[in-house]
Amino acid sequence: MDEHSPEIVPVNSPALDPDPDQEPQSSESGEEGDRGGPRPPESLSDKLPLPPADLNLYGAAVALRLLLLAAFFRYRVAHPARGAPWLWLAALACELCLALAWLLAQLPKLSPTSRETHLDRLASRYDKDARLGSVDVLVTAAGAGAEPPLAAANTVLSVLAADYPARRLACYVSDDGADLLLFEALFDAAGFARRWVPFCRRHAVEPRAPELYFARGVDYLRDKAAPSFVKERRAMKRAYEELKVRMNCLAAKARKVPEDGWVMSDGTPWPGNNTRDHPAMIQVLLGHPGDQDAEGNELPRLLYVSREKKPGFQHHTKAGALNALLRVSALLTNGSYVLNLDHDHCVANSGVLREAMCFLMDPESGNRTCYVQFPLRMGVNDDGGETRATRDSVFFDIGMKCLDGIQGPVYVGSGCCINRKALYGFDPASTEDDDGEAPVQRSSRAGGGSGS
Ligand SMILES: O=c1ccn([C@@H]2O[C@H](COP(=O)(O)OP(=O)(O)O[C@H]3O[C@H](CO)[C@@H](O)[C@H](O)[C@H]3O)[C@@H](O)[C@H]2O)c(=O)[nH]1
Ligand SMILES: [Mn+2]
Repeated sequence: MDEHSPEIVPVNSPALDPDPDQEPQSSESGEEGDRGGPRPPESLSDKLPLPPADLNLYGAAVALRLLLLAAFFRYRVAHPARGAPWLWLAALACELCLALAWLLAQLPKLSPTSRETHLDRLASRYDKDARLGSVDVLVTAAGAGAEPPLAAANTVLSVLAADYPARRLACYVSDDGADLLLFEALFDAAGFARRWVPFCRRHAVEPRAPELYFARGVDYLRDKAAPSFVKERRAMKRAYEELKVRMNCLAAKARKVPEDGWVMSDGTPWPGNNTRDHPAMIQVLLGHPGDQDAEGNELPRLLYVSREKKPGFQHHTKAGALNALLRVSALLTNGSYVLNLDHDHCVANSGVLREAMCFLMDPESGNRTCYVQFPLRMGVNDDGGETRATRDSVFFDIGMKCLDGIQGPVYVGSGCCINRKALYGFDPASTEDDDGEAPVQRSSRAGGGSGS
């Protein structure tokens, strides 16, 4: 960034900087406290009580094992192996270690935690959408040579169509393959988003990744679909099929790399022709002033980023890409929260960002919440039922929920909405956030954020 970079001032995240003047006007929270003062704000999420019967049997099994363990150690100590004292001592030490490890593993399991969110309270506390925190979604891709560009396009479309205010949402795609094919695929997807996003919003379709949505099919008769919806869905499906055909054509073309490397549509050589040695590229695909969807509404921003590569440097694959995206997003939109996704991890539930905000922007616990994650689950149906039991179910439904009951679950690598302040360890610097011109538009106009 150059001297045109936006001025840096302290961030003003609504959750981190609660303003007493802006307490919710919700009637639910209008009661008075014991001393006549205002009642503390309502929590945006609750722990769901676990039926005691669910844990009693497990508790009884733990108690029985403890008794057996105590009896076992009593026997061990009372019957030392006189002929081999060191062997006996080593066996006892090992058994004690195992017993301690088992005991420690039982502690979190006594408080598994499920939670529910209150989206209505979130809406009333933050004036519907006006004061929701801004989110930067970071998508990592390794280039179309390694991964089908259609997967990244679907992920991006599901992010752009998420149920979140457009001016508070930005999507950054990192391309570690510096691949013109992926860039063109995303450019095409950005054009498709102008129709896809309003279609999803108007008809509240789920999921909002077109590949998943159209694969699901609709029973128009059973669902009593309106004729206008049927017509629009058909047109949308046709447009998506055309997008797929165009992407397949691009992929076929990309198989034969020209001798002098790729050339962009304006005649300049593609800067990423040497994938191991190229400058950083940042291109704003959506977010230029006046960028709107087909109905004239604002669209979330979409940016293509390919970090600088130099031979001899360790680039740390996905981790390095995420660090680069974190820095780029800090300069352009500086969302208070970041959500990281793999190139093929679509947003399956369009309300996911609001769900995350119920924890991250909670007036009481938000400041103590570092991240909220939505791990990818294999073999799980839309309704939460499982098509096949996997080892995942033990990890997610038992291990993670139990850890949530103590200090919180471990980070599982993607689908994680993180408080930027928690990542930095201090308040991130901010451009202006709430009103006025969007930072990315300023940057791109200043020549710093746009152009490859
Ligand atoms: O140089 C690289 C290589 C990979 N990626 C991206 O990193 C992500 C994960 O890589 P992938 O090859 O798909 O690994 P998987 O084994 O499928 O991913 C699982 O395992 C990874 C850790 O090994 C986790 O980070 C992922 O979230 C998890 O889905 C993908 O989006 C890639 O596009 C990059 O950005 N740069
Ligand atoms: Mn993968």
